[in-house]
Amino acid sequence: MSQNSGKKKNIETLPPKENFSEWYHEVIHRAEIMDVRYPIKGLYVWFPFGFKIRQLVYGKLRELLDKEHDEVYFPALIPETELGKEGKHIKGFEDEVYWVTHGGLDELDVKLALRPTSETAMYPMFKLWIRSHTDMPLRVYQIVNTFRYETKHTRPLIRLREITSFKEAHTAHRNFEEAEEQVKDAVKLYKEFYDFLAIPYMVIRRPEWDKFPGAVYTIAFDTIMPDGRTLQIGTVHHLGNNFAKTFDIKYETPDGDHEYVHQTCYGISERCVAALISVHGDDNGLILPFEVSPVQFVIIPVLYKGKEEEVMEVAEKVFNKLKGLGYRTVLDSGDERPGAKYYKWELKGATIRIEIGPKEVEKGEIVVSFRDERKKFSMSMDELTDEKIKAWAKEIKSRIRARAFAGMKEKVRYFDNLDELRGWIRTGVAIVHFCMSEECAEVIEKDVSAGILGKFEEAGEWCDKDITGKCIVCGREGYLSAISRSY
Ligand SMILES: Nc1ncnc2c1ncn2[C@@H]1O[C@H](COS(=O)(=O)NC(=O)[C@@H](N)CS)[C@@H](O)[C@H]1O
Ligand SMILES: [Zn+2]
Repeated sequence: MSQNSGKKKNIETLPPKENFSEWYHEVIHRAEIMDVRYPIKGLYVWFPFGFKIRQLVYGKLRELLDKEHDEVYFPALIPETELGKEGKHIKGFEDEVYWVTHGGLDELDVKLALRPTSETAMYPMFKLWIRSHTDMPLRVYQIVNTFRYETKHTRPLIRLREITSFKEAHTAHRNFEEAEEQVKDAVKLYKEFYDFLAIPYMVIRRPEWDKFPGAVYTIAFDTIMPDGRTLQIGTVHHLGNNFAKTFDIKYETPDGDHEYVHQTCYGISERCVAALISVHGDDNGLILPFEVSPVQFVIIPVLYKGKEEEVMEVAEKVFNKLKGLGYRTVLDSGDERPGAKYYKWELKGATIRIEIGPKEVEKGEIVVSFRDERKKFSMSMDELTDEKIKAWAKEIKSRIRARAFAGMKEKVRYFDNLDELRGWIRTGVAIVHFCMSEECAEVIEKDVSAGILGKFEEAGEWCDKDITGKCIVCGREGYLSAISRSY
């Protein structure tokens, strides 16, 4: 992939990952994930290499969704009359909506919104689609671009004004409980997705004041980035029958009367790619799970004078074998010296590197190293079998999952008093008992300059304290909750 990203890449090494913000921006550019030079703030361009990662990651998300959902595609433009129908919803989005006011030279009689999310595009159509109880459960999703005029600091993959990879699922059910079951299924699906990516997460119920506009409640997936700030990498919303009432979505029950449907919606954006890069990467660049790595094998022939022929012949044989087994493989026979090649492919997270020089040719061997371990070992060519490779993929996955989990674990700590918490919160997440009142949240915001993520749905692996205890601010009955600075 000699994508000419236009700027001569000085090959001095990346900033160390503990300078996370610089590291992240350097990796995004040098590993050719996204080009940040597009002339509109908050809009970015996917490079081919980055887009391959996106396709592999979203391929897994589609595989999981397709088990019980149908993929659809709705218009990006929403008439103001629809967008404004649900009071809380428009209240929550009014200062983020982009408007289209003209078609050519003609002023439009009805302003059109670029979808910030698609409830108000979809639900007038759900009203036409749903007639009877037999039309449910309805489960659809789309992966589209959405637009939010974000005023906080924009960042590629993390906070965009055009969200390029917005997976939004929307469901309709006969009653609240069936919608609640769907919320649980969505949480399970997100766990499966993030477990597959080996990205650790906390499952947290957002406080009332921070739920999705128009929702009854919101459950969020939060991961912790290397700098100790949390990133919301997915949300599941129970919408009750709020939108059904607004958009008059009713169905005929088995005994002939009419009821409003109950709904859910749940979303994941390219933040899942931001988390993949940030959680697993190291000082040399990307580390990717084998299944979503655009380059699963890179073969580097070590070409000594006079031995080029025989080395290339064997390198091509290994290349063809791996391609034949269906693995994404690159044979890098360019004229850079090996060191520069190692640097380039480590930066791009090529998962397994195979080196072949004259010595290996003589002994019928290859030198193998894994991107996450960076330790070389020799083995005979014949041992390179499909089951060996599948075993390697599993080992790599469990190694990077253990590393990511340990990394997150050391950034989470329980506190029962605010003074100790104040220092910690700059680089970590605090677990506390919290009463969920707005006045106590004020104290946290002001006194600690951090936010309440909400209360744990399952504290499980993150904290072994009782689920209830005294609120760290007021001493009243509190629940196990998380406090953090977030993106
Ligand atoms: N500006 C943004 N850039 C990147 N990702 C974003 C941005 N805003 C939100 N997201 C991601 O998109 C997810 C879904 O957005 S949301 O507002 O919470 N939920 C919805 O829009 C619902 N309609 C579910 S699809 C969030 O959990 C967050 O991970
Ligand atoms: Zn309190």
